[in-house]
Amino acid sequence: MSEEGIEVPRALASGPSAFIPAKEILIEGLNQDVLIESFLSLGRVDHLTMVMALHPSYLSCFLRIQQALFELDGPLPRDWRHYVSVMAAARHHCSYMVQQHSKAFLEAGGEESWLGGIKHAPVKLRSLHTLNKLLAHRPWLITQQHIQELVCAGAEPRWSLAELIHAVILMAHTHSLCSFVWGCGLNPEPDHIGGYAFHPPSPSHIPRSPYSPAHEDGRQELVDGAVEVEVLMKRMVELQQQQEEEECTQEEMVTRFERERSESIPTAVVRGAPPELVLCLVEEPEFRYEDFAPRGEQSPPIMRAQDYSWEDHGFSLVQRLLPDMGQFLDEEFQVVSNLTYNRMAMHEDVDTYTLRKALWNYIHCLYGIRYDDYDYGSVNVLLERSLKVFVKTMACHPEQTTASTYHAFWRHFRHSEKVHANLIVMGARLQAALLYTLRSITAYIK
Ligand SMILES: CC(C)C[C@H](N)C(=O)O
Repeated sequence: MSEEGIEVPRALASGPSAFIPAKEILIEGLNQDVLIESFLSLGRVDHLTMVMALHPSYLSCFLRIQQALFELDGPLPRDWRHYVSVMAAARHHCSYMVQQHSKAFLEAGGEESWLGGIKHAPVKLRSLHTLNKLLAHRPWLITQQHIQELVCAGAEPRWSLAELIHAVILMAHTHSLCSFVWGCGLNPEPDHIGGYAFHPPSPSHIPRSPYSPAHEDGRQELVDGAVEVEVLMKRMVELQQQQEEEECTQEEMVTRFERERSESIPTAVVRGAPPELVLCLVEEPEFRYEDFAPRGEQSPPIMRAQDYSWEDHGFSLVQRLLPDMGQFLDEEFQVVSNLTYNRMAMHEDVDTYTLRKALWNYIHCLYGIRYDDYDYGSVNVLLERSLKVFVKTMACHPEQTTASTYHAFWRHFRHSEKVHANLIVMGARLQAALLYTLRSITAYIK
């Protein structure tokens, strides 16, 4: 075609992820029936799906939830559902998700002008702005007042509770997926803006072959890495033993929680402005996650997991307002929490429960959720600083994740294990945001 004067676009990316070598994804992930399932439902296998395929049991549950949110019958029209996700993805400057949902929005018959700026969308959709902003960055600030403004009889235009819960789940689901997209360094799809070029890239623009862990490093690093993993495993065993032996006071437990919550973990990397196609869809772009101040200085209140939990409260509320959706979410939380291959880097037959639990609880801690019966001292013992930097960046400022934050932690673990950690961050973050909103809805209904 180029001979005929038609320019042929060429894909720029060298695989699904800028962080994970393509061959690892292809070898470990692609030989799965679930990809056939995904191809049949989406008509293609996108980068997100390819990376998730490293964990097939999660992927199949994810595909079910996507289908329930975007395709099955529900209170919101299909084009609206994708637009809500576009608005949500824009909060995290995630042009990957913005473009995926923009395309689906148009395919569902959506009005093209809405994509040119949020001001072109109907007032009813725009009225989600505050909730979208709080859900993405500071869900602990959501109150029953926010719910009331959208659903009470005088509200104009008015959201029904079923519509609202659908929108809330769409937003929270998309925010947490943005964490995954950034955290795995997903490359743009070949048809995305930024994903192709009309001229072959000059050598300086060819993405450098992604850093490969252990194997290419010096021997000494390999040895150090092996020691690191062993130290971590030893700590896991010791912690389990200690917990059986000693009980510390409630006060000490609270202090340990506060220490984790307010520890200074630098996550703010200054990035270039997001592309215009994203920027025009965000209002108040400067509103972000804010670190909790050390104890005493006006830190926002803690949510005690005992007072409002997914199992005892959230699940049944969602089931009541949007039948089946509670079930799908519950399945997702269970799959993520129980996922294990009993493996730690080069070691097999390891019980990794304490480590996975520490990750989950650390993310909830960053979102102000405290479990009375959990000793946050474990978080400090098990999560090395570079891992905390990665997790906190991904959970709270996903758009600031860089290749070096990704490569710095767990240097001797497999990429699929790092992706597993990403799944935990994504699940925990989703649950935290939902819990705050559901609690406000419960308060409103009462
Ligand atoms: C997140 C990882 C440390 C999980 C570990 N590879 C497991 O199989 O449980």
